Amino acid sequence: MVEKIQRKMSESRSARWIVLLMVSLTMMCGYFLTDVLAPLKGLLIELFHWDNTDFGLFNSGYGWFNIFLLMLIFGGMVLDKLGARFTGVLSVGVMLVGIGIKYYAIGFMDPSRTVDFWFFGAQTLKAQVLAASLGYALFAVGYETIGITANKIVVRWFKGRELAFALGMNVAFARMGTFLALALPLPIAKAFGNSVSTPILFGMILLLLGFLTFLVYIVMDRRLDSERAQEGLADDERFRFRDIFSIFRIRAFWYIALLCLLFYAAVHPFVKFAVDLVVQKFGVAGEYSGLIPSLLPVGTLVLTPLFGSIYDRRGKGASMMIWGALMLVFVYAGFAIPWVDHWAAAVVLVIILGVAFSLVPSAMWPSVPKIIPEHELGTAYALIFWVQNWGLAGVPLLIGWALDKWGTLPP
Ligand SMILES: C[C@H](NC(=O)[C@@H](N)CCCCN)C(=O)O
Repeated sequence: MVEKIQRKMSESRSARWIVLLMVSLTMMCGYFLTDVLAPLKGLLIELFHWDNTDFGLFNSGYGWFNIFLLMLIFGGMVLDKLGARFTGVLSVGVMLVGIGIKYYAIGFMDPSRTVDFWFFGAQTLKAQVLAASLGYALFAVGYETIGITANKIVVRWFKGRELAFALGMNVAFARMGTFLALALPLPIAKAFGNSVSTPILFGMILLLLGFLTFLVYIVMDRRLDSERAQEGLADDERFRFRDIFSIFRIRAFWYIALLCLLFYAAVHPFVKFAVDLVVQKFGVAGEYSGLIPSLLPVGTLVLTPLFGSIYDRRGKGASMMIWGALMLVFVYAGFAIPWVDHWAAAVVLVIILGVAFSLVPSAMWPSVPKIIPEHELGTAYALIFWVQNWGLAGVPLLIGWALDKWGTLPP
């Protein structure tokens, strides 16, 4: 097999699947770290006296730099200008620094210390919450950028072949990271005497391993480049700043961006607050409360590549996205109706949510290279992620506020 890889990168099936595996493992580690604190909310309340607003603020930190400092869009431009190898290494570096700050805040800062500052009026915040949120904000810059980098890498290696299936596999690895983030942190924290910081440290070590797998991709991608250069196939179209305006002019691009904003803003905050929901509304006992939400990423592990391969063979991406969106409306209606409160209803709703959460991404991400040329793809994905990040930042804040105002949990 190694011989085959050495002979011809561009035509070797094993080479492109190894690339996919290496990059997807890096993504998986990032996804684990993104949600590592979600199941530890109870401990944060118990040990550090965080309230729902603190937790919501921390989660909204995810979008601060990506949205307001436009870091995500710059990330996309860096990707198109300087390439996936450089951008990937930079992204993992930024993630490590961000998560290091978060680890310090949670593991070593005095939870009772507060800071006063001015932001649209005088504010007082827990220093620990602020530092953890800033670390998370920085981490998110690297994490979002590795997401667009991975998409562009998969398109480069799989275009004209089983692209949607490969993108679906990449998303499946990411969901595995989310699943592990829902399942592992609580047992790890408990095994280390209710230590909230140990799962973060565990994630950092995982991410270092993810960095190593990314280095393997770099070696293979360099060889692909030199092979293409020898064949006179080097990419000569270069990204220019004004290309951003040609992306803006594509109407289908805006439809995808809008769906991405609404769809992900509805699904991802669910992951953050789902444990609370199944305890509060569906009466599931504390230690089982992580199980029902964890069905969501498990289902998507299988379904996203499956729907991707259907899309590769049959097309119909727009219909898949419409069906996924309709299912989402049904699921949230179920979550909202007060008398739907049996645990089995929660299981069924989460399964349907899993189908929706597979249908939409499996059609959405491979649709982008159909409307955007490859040298603008990093920027286009970045713009879609940027629009999406408004929802990812705003909705958890809204939920945290609503829970504190009308929820039943003690603050
Ligand atoms: C591949 C795609 N990624 C994204 O949408 C990112 N912007 C990350 C958003 C989720 C944050 N936990 C996906 O996950 O489908």
